[in-house]
Amino acid sequence: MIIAIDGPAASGKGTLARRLADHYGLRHLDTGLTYRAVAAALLARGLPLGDEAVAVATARNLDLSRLDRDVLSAHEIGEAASRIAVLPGLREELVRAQRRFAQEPPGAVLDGRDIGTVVCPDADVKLYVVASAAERARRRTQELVSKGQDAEYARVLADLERRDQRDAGRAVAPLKPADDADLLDTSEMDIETAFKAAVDIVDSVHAR
Ligand SMILES: Nc1ncnc2c1ncn2[C@@H]1O[C@H](COP(=O)(O)OP(=O)(O)OP(=O)(O)O)[C@@H](O)[C@H]1O
Ligand SMILES: Nc1ccn([C@@H]2O[C@H](COP(=O)(O)O)[C@@H](O)[C@H]2O)c(=O)n1
Repeated sequence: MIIAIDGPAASGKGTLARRLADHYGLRHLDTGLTYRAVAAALLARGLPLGDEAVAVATARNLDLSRLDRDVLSAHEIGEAASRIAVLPGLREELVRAQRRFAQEPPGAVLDGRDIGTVVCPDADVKLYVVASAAERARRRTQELVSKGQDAEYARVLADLERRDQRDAGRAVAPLKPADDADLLDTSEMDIETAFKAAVDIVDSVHAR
């Protein structure tokens, strides 16, 4: 089984994807980390974010089994990731690796922005996870503060909204729900309630 999960920044995609992978015995790939890893490598080497050939070459050396969420979760890496994510050649390279991951047995849960539309258009189940911008910013601020990082709610909210606009507005593989995705709005749900709602959707779609 392949489960595709998409949605805007900090909507809870990764949290649900990890829990669902665990529940159904599937592998998990947070595809945002693949864009973040390329961005982090470019930033570390002082290379430009707009040079497609350099970004593609960097992506070719990416090892999907060595993506360190703790290192890559830094705020400025997310911003840089969304800037390089507009490069079509880079997306092609990363999508190839993501598809290879998805196709290995026993199946996988992938979360990102274009999983149901581009990476795995034939996924067995597609979830589009949303929450209000205010709630997403509240959760992300709390998360950053709990990790000892500097985070101010107003700035986190502005950054999330800017990133969503860029992701939804780009020409290639924009953030949007697949036509056959099930929408899950977690604004008023805690993690456990959201997980149960997601399991209900997966079980009902998979049983069809
Ligand atoms: N339903 C929920 N209720 C409360 N907090 C939640 C809920 N879902 C996720 N969170 C928290 O919100 C934060 C963002 O969640 P998560 O990292 O899963 O989002 P994401 O969509 O994967 O983010 P990104 O776009 O950065 O990859 C985390 O701190 C997570 O614990
Ligand atoms: N399938 C994807 C996944 C991510 N992106 C871009 O990467 C940025 C960082 O992603 P996070 O999920 O870790 O926040 C994101 O803002 C997107 O620009 C993507 O384009 N496609």
